[in-house]
Amino acid sequence: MIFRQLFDRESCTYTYVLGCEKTREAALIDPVLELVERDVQMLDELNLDLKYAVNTHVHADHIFGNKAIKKILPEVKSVLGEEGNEEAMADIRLSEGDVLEVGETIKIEFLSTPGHTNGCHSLVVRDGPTTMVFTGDTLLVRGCGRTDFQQGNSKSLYKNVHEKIFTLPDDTIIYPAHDYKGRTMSTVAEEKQYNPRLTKSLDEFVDLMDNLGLPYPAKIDVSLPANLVCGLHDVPPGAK
Ligand SMILES: N[C@@H](CCC(=O)N[C@@H](CSS)C(=O)NCC(=O)O)C(=O)O
Ligand SMILES: [Fe+2]
Repeated sequence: MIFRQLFDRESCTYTYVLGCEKTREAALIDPVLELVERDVQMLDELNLDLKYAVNTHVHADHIFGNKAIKKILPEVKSVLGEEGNEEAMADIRLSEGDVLEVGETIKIEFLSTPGHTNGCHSLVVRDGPTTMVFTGDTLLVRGCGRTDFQQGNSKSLYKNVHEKIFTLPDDTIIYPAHDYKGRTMSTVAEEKQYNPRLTKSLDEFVDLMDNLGLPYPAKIDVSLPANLVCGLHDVPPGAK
């Protein structure tokens, strides 16, 4: 698989390029509005034909890049998980267990992992002997997504991480949607051993999540309405 991990310095978001070596078809995971030109240039330089812009959840801290990508590449389809996202707009919505095929070699399996938001999904990709999981904000490196808005629920997050992510093979590579300390990836084994939140008991975890005391993301008021219509992707050109 052709793979790139790209970073947004402002929101500390990772965008991922997944490309099929055989057909050159590709998907982007979690593109950011302000960095769409960078992403499209990267795809062009890698001779990849973008088919899908896949979002792990309705992000609260930045606007999806979907609309801007579709302006440049109108055939691209936006993709969002179905469960918990009934009010959000996307071209394709996939449910727990559904698989998005990209070219001939990439299969992206959707897992419904609500908790950070009620619509969070994690994406499992198997590449030969390697399993990778794109966890969005469900599981971060040595952390996890907050649960204090967008119908967040710390008990659900804990259950989903333990039952759906920690049950993947220990050497599964974890690729998060954000990191605020410069870390790029982890593994299931590492997080099972060292995650300071998810190694706690459920009661301790709930108490910790209830008392994080984080300020709301600076762009939440613009990001949520825009992302509920998938980054305003189908608004006619010129309209806002
Ligand atoms: N300061 C940032 C927002 C930081 C933040 O709240 N991050 C979220 C993921 S984006 S919804 C989160 O879940 N953080 C968990 C944590 O423990 O930090 C901004 O203003 O955008
Ligand atoms: Fe988020």
